[in-house]
Amino acid sequence: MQIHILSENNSVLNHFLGQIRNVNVHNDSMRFRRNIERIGEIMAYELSKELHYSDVEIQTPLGIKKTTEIKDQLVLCSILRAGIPLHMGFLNYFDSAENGFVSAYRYHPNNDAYFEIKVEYQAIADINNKNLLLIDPMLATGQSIVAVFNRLMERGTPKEIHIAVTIAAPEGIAYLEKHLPHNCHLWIAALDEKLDDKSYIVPGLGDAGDLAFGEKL
Ligand SMILES: O=P(O)(O)OC[C@H]1O[C@H](OP(=O)(O)OP(=O)(O)O)[C@H](O)[C@@H]1O
Ligand SMILES: O=c1cc[nH]c(=O)[nH]1
Ligand SMILES: [Mg+2]
Repeated sequence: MQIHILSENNSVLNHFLGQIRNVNVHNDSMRFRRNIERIGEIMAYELSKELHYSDVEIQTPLGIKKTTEIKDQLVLCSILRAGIPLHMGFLNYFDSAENGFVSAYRYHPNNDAYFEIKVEYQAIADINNKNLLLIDPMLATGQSIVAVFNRLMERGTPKEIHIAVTIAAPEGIAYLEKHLPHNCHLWIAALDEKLDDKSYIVPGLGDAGDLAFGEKL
């Protein structure tokens, strides 16, 4: 798996990452959603450098300019519900991409720390021979991404696979390396230290879905 970590150099990305982690900003869910969306826009720009391009000629009012445009057909697929703002950031830049949405949640059958991932709702474009971008803000244990990926593979075979996450734990990266094809790209805005005993990322940011959309019952 080719891993790209985007926050290793100083940039405005680190400013947005700081705000989504900051407990003093967590009462502003609109800012949280917009910051995740802005991170998605930056990630889309960085990922666009790995895509394939065709030569084109653009007619301007004064002449013709030779340039390039993205040749790949993209399908953006995010994991509900926390994936929605990150998905919108990618879609702001890859505006002609097709889309998919899959729900996944942690089901705790014994009311303890053990959980299984339940994948239920899915609405996805055809992914055959296209570039699949699987989008989720948090890569904790990696089980949600792998469960959704396996479900997607029942529906077709993409040409390229890109996984895009905002914050990743080393445990989740190791899980993806074990369970996903070797030729995947993994795009990470920030790499954190570890998981806690409830499989939350430390220092992380808390519960991304709750911060974006409010607590669940
Ligand atoms: O790597 P994992 O251990 O699988 O955990 C990561 C998952 O947890 C979050 O979703 P959550 O289950 O909180 O659902 P939500 O979006 O409805 O809040 C996140 O968006 C990932 O999908
Ligand atoms: O740290 C984590 C782990 C899973 N899901 C989250 O929203 N946060
Ligand atoms: Mg959540």
